[in-house]
Amino acid sequence: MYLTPEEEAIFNGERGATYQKAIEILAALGDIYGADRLIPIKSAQIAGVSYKTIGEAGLEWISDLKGKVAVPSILNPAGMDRECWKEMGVSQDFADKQQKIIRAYEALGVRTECTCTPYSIFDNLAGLGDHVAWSESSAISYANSVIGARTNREGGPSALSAALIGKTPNYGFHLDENRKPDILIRVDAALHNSDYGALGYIVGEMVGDKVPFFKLKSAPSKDELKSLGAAMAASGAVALYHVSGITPEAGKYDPPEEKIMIEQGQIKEVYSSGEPDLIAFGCPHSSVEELVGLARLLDGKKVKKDVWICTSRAIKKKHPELVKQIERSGAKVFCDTCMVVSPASERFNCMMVNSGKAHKYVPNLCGVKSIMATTEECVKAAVRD
Ligand SMILES: C[C@@](O)(CCOP(=O)(O)O)CC(=O)O
Ligand code: SF4
Repeated sequence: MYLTPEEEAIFNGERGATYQKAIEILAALGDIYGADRLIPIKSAQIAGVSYKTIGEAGLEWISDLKGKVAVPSILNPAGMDRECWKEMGVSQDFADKQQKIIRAYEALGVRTECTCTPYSIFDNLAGLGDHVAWSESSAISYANSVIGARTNREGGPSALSAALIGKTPNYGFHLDENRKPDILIRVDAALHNSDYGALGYIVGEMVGDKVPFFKLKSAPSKDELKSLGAAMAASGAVALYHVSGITPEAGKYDPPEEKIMIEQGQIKEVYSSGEPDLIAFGCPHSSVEELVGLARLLDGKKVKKDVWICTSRAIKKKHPELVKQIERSGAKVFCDTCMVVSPASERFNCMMVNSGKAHKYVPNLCGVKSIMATTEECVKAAVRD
């Protein structure tokens, strides 16, 4: 891959070891994937934050870095709510390590909002056609598909490297030719809310890392697209999808030849019932509209089990009345973290979720049984004796 003289100088260590390592990582990826050069990015979203997932080695690696990010960069959820970690049941030792990780990122100039839905709090991180380097898989899918920005499936280290240099190698989803759909998914069912997560759960397993093109009977909202993309990225490796008539790049393409039909019965099969001891919402992090929906469903009720609603601190801060209204039911609104990346969910036996992504990840990453149900059914289970 071609490096400009300035990039070459960084590669040779002229700005120190941190930038040298960063550009080495970008150059290695560029060489592997056949990039011609590095291109400027507008923002970075950096995963690899929870002490549960990165451990001691990750903490040491980040703590050793010295420099400042070159573009707006924002952290993924951590392993705990930074304010209510005790209430979550997180240990002092974990909390200390987690705070160290967050502070180390902060020292590099990374914003510490700790969310997988940065697009719901900032408008200027990514727009149509912008190149970015994002690394949480649902955020990647949302950036590519719903916003029409361009990102590869970055890992934490490559997103941080891109943030430090302000550039990313030009390959994969940054190029027009790789953004065209390769499989048509026709859905013969009217979908609502968590049905999109159930659809994503099924389709991700079927298509792997292909680019699906959906023809749907119903028009999904932004939150429903968020759920669809998150689930496909978890059960498969989908980083980009198009929805005919809805997503910004769909109109550029004819429907692909290869075709899969999905029917209502298949969506219903993803759902089940049972007796959970934790009901968790907010994977990906809840939007204001989703919090309003939950507040309405919980209004005048008392939950009989642990209920977590995960969102970003920015949203919680901006809507204190809404949070109070929800918490009157006994449900907890947690920020900076989620049911998947926090060790606190591991003490439960069975989690009920309305998210196709969480349903896929919870058994593997938390060792907890998972039940997927609609948002309404989750609330019913929460208030049942
Ligand atoms: C659990 C997940 O949503 C984010 C966790 O990643 P990390 O702990 O931030 O590396 C994984 C992903 O899908 O990107
Ligand atoms: S597991 Fe879900 S809530 Fe947690 S970071 Fe990923 S998308 Fe967000």
